[in-house]
Order: sequence, then C-alpha cells, then structure tokens
Amino acid sequence: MDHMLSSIKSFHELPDTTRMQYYSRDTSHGVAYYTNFDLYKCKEANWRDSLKVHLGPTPPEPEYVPEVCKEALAEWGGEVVKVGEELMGKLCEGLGVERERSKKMSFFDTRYMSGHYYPYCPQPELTVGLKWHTDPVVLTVLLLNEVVGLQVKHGEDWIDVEPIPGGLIVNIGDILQMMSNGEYKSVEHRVLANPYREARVSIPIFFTSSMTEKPFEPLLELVSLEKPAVYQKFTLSDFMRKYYSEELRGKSVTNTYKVSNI
Ligand SMILES: O=C(O)CCC(=O)C(=O)O
Ligand SMILES: [Fe+2]
Repeated sequence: MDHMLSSIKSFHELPDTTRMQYYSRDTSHGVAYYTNFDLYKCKEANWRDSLKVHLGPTPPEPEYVPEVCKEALAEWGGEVVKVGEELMGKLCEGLGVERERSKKMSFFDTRYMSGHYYPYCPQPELTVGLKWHTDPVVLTVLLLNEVVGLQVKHGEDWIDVEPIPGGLIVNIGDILQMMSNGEYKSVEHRVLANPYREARVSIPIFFTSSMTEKPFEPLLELVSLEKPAVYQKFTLSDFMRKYYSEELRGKSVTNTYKVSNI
C-alpha cells in the first residue's frame, strides 16, 4: 500500500515535461494524465491532478505505464482484484443473491485506477479538491495517504473521513445502487482543497462492467410485487454519456432512471 502511494506521489512530482507526455483529455482508455473532465462546463476547477490507468479486462500496454509506478501498480492492481471480488461476494450475500451472479452477468469485469494528487492550495476556501459526486461504477476501493480532505454526505452534513493507516475505503457506486434496486445506496462525497503543505494522495480503483451496450436492470431476485423495480433498464454507455455531459453533482444521473420518471 505504501509503495503504491509513494509511487503515485513520485509520478506527480516528476518534472512537468515528463508528466505532460501522458496528458490527454480522453480518459476512456489506456493511460491519461488529466484534471477536470468537466473543465469546460464547471464553475470551479478541481485543485487536483490525476493519472488514470485502465487495468482490465485488457491490461495497459506496459510501455505506456509511467516507469515510476509500473511495478507498484502491477502488484497493487493484482491485490485489489482479490479485495474487490471478496467484497462483491459479501455484498451479494447481503442481498441474498447468489455470489457468482456478478460474474455471470459481467457487471463487475472491468477496472481502472485514478492516482489523484491534491497539492497545497493557498486559498482553499475559493475552490474544491474534487466536487460533490457519486461514483458512476459498481464499487470503488480507495487507498489514502494520511492527509485529510475526503468528506461524505450524511443528511445535510458533510463528515470528514479519517484515513486509517493500512485501511481501505469502499464506496458503493451508482451502478450497484440501481442493480440492487436501491438496497445499497451510492455514497455522496467530495474532497476539500488541500490547505496543508503536504500533498494529499488518493488512489481509487473503480470496478464496473465492460458491457457498455448490455441492458442492465435491478436484479430480478430483488424485484417483487411488494418491492417493484425502482429503476428502469439502462445501459452503461447511456449512463456514462449523461454522467460526463453534466457538471459533476450528487445523484442527478441515477435519478433520471427512476421508474417514477417514466
Ligand atoms: O480523493 C479521494 O479521496 C476521493 C476520490 C474520488 O472520490 C474519486 O476519484 O471518485
Ligand atoms: Fe468518488
């Protein structure tokens, strides 16, 4: 874990010219160094840079992965698959759904990493590290360094998430909220602009489906006369198109699939 955090930090502290070789506004495949995806639509820019690497099902071409984090990423990427599968199994169990269901339906077969770097912000009250959002995926496994900044929404309040050394944060994403017919709720969260001299590093690994055109709907085991489907059929490509065409905010995209909106 420490190796992964320090290697992502090292990437972001490389000279600008080296990092900029990876810069791309298209983060849909391979390796991309980027900042706000919604830069041209949002009111405030995130005080953050990020390195995105698509890890699977097709691994990235090794020559495109920055040398400083190649080894750590190969190691962590492998470990995190085991963590994700174990978690997904438990979450299925929690729903009373067969453990293998996520595999059979391929809604959990792809993953990508964002290696975020939140540098010191001299006027943190004027912007944010990362805006209020939910993750547009099934599940996120998040590794954090010791610098605080992540907050989750609880009712009307924002609660600080204290990093625990050796611990991981797990977020339920929007896709799991819809597949579970609303039994699991995706978590609304944000990151404050970093007021500390020490850079904040966070490394989410996002698990989702590679089946972008397959129609998904709440698992049939979870739909009954007493609890009809809360969400309509959706495809991941439609969901992602909506998600990325809006300014990042709360649960606005999930709500568009609610049956009551038909
Ligand atoms: O930096 C963090 O702690 C959270 C990052 C995050 O929420 C995201 O990348 O979706
Ligand atoms: Fe997030």
